[in-house]
Amino acid sequence: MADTPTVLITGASSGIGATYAERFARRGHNLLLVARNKARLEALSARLREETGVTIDILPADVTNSDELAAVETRLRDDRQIGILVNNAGASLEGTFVDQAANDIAQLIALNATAVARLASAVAPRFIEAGSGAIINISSVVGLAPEFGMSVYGATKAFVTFLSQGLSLELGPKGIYVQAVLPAATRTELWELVGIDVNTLQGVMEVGELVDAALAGFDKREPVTIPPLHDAAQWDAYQAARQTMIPGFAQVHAAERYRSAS
Ligand SMILES: NC(=O)C1=CN([C@@H]2O[C@H](COP(=O)(O)OP(=O)(O)OC[C@H]3O[C@@H](n4cnc5c(N)ncnc54)[C@H](OP(=O)(O)O)[C@@H]3O)[C@@H](O)[C@H]2O)C=CC1
Ligand SMILES: CC(=O)[C@H](N)C(=O)O
Repeated sequence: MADTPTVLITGASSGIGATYAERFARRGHNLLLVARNKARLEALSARLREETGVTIDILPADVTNSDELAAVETRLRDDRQIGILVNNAGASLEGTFVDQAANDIAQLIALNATAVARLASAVAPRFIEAGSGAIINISSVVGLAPEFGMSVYGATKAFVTFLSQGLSLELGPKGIYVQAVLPAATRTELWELVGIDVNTLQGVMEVGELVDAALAGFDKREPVTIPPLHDAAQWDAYQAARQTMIPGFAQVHAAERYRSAS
């Protein structure tokens, strides 16, 4: 695969995805930009072509629509220039669980989880064949914290982090780099779309700083990058605590505390 492969970015019309587009274009990568808003993709690609000279295609698509998602999957399967997938398209949902309509929950899962897994699934066999490639999945610290009260959104992001860690273990030995990026609150339009004024929040990161930090993690080939986490040892301790349980899971008998019922 080329040293500067083409990068396919979902959700490239604004926020984190648009910033990845700009940063990868400045690194000399050609781009394939995916989102629903064609006019925005055209405006961004015209500006970045002018500023960087790279080749930029757009593929307007709603990744929750099966036909449109299939077009993106086909491009990932067939276009041998694409060597990096940035699975970034995503949204949040207003309200608490009981306020959220079942159809909106299903739609969020389709966007934040199903599309992420399907697009990774579309590209992975070709990357394995090439022995190289990278998949960047944009997750969230919310997926680590049910305490934040965003149960469905957080569950989709826990899925993305788990999927990324699993794929890193499965595909890493085949030459493929998989990165989960876990931002915390970042200044983008996502907040406005769920009726929250981002200016009322504390500790909000600017999107350029977030993506630059995520790319520093990418360059180090970190499996999990958490730009706002200052104490990296906390993540290491969390992983170590989880891994400590694993050897004990295979048991013929239930734990003592569950044995008194009959
Ligand atoms: N901002 C934050 O605080 C945080 C964000 N994240 C994650 O970062 C990612 C990017 O979000 P962010 O940049 O903040 O938000 P934005 O709302 O700015 O960007 C979301 C992007 O996803 C695209 N998108 C939304 N729905 C669809 C769809 N059905 N099909 C295709 N594209 C779609 C939007 O484009 P269009 O409308 O043109 O389709 C847009 O380009 C998300 O996965 C989000 O969960 C994680 C942690 C914190
Ligand atoms: C809705 C949010 O809380 C935000 N997108 C995040 O993931 O931090």
